[in-house]
Amino acid sequence: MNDSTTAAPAAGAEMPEQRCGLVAIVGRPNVGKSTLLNALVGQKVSITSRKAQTTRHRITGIRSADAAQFVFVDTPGFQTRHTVKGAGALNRNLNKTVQSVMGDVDVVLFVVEAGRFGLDDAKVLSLVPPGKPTLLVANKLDLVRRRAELAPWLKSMQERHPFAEFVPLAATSPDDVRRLLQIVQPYLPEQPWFYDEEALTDRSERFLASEIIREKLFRLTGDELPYTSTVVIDEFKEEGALRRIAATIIVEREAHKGMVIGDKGERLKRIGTDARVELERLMDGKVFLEIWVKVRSGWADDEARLKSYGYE
Ligand SMILES: Nc1nc2c(ncn2[C@@H]2O[C@H](COP(=O)(O)OP(=O)(O)OP(=O)(O)O)[C@@H](O)[C@H]2O)c(=O)[nH]1
Repeated sequence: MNDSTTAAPAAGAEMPEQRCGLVAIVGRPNVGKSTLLNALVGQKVSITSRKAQTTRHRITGIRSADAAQFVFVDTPGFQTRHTVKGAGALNRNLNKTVQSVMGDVDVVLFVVEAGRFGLDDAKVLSLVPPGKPTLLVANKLDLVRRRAELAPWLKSMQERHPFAEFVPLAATSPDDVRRLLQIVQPYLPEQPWFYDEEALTDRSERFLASEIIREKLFRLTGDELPYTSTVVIDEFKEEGALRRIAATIIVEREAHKGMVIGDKGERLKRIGTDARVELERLMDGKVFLEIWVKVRSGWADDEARLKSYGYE
């Protein structure tokens, strides 16, 4: 506390201490991380600029409630249903990134399906740095028929890892999600907020553009397309209210290129249209979007190239 503060609150006035901290949500695919993140943030992430605090992390969402600000950070590799197979350097880099993200956050939410703990869950848990406050979030509680059977399972989880808290819940229940925020709150350090109250995420528009195109790409190609396909933004220009964006989808094989382009170019057209519509909504202005598809084999094994695509 600074003694020279002139505008100190009147003696005896209750000033709630401000808390703010970084939270990582990790877990194997399909346990409900995205559902939980969206529920915790309260609405779909949108674009705002950062007020203070430089962070090297990508922020996926911010929730400011009562006296606390929860800053959720991205842990690449756990955000997608596309598992990394046969992508040597990409895999190694993701593991390194995930570990370094978890090393920096104040608290980790380790999400599993209530009553279940498999090898794939164990792999994720093994990446959590020792000593890091970690909460076990046992999600999809609504699907558990016999709640009584959960008690021995929770006990076994207690033996597996020194979890700070055990929170069985359904990410789909707003009451549960509110309770989770209350449980997480004391794990955030007492410090001023990093962001304006209205801020939802600080990801740059350029980065969001690549994420949205990527999302449409994977959504519209289903499971056919390997995870090693990526999106690079070649140009991002603001001309008044218009954004001019040129992007390249990079695939590993000629056959993948065909998948992306589709019959008579239909699929690529759809990816472009869907991405443009969402970007226009997010950026609140017109978007001119051009997408190319390129084959670059073996890129996922090329460390130098990975760096140039922003994976470090
Ligand atoms: N019944 C029930 N279903 C849930 C709950 N939370 C998530 N789901 C469902 O579980 C599925 C996976 O949820 P996601 O949020 O996409 O899971 P994720 O962990 O982000 O998945 P990846 O993107 O593959 O890592 C979806 O069909 C959700 O609707 C829950 O509390 N109860």
